Amino acid sequence: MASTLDTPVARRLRLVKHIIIVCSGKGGVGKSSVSAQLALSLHASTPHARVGILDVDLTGPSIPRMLGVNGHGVHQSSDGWVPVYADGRDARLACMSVGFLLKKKDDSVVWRGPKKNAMIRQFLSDVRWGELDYLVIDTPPGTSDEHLSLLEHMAPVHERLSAVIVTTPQAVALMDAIKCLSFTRTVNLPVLGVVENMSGYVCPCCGEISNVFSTGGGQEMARQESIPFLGSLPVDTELVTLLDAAEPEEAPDAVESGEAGQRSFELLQRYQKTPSAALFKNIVDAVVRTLPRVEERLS
Ligand SMILES: Nc1ncnc2c1ncn2[C@@H]1O[C@H](COP(=O)(O)OP(=O)(O)OP(=O)(O)O)[C@@H](O)[C@H]1O
Ligand code: SF4
Repeated sequence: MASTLDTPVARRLRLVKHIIIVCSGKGGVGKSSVSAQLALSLHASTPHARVGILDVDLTGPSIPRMLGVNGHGVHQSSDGWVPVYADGRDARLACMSVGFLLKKKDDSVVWRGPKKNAMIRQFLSDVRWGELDYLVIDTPPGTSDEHLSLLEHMAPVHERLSAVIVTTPQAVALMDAIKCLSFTRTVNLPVLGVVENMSGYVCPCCGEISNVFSTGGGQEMARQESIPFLGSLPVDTELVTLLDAAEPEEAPDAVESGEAGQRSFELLQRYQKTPSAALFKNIVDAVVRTLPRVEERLS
């Protein structure tokens, strides 16, 4: 009989070193953009790192658009689904999302818990992730069926899991972020730290960061809860232009998975020149430093 450690998910994720779950207590705080930037920055800043990004925000998948690979179809090989490589033939930035499976870009997913659970299991067990240094997982806001499914299916690789919590500085977002932190404690999921997003505003003319609203709430939450503070990211108009502008040029299935278009290649290059990319480098450095410490506690 197969041991509980020898499940299809455990076999598929055998060569994945670190799995980082990105969550937020509240919607719209920038969890998907932080997930996308985490994947892009790990890909760029760690020499030759192989990175995967899995979008399990099933009802609002935005990762394909943010990485410029919206409209790609997923290819089924004899060994499972081939992820879409946002960096083309380099094949070091693998992406999978329910967005690739929808017939039309505006189709919505209205699924009950069991169907979501089955989809997540399939993403983890049927995608050819191969060898990855980091698998970043973008989740829906709050703590939902999707989080429970992820943790259930990845129980055999629990010692490789950790979480990043994204919040904005406002009090209501922080209250929800604390609930999210409480969830991670209940399920014994180590937290790498907190990212405070939309903290101040980058002037598009001179690059100066102004504090339009309150800032520092995420840092204060991290201090009070004794978890690391990974850094803050201001509202960056260049980032919005980049991540929100990438509309599909082709109909779904028009582009084979494994082949990124010119759009995603340009996006990778342009992202590195934004103010956010420079700030995100410090966040990635903090994540890479903290990972071995939190994983040691669980192994
Ligand atoms: N630092 C930032 N500067 C400018 N725009 C940002 C920033 N962070 C996020 N955004 C923009 O805000 C919007 C919401 O961001 P995003 O989709 O990442 O949030 P989310 O928390 O994942 O939302 P949801 O709850 O719908 O999953 C997007 O248009 C995104 O491009
Ligand atoms: S920060 Fe400087 S350049 Fe930017 S809007 Fe203000 S005064 Fe103008």
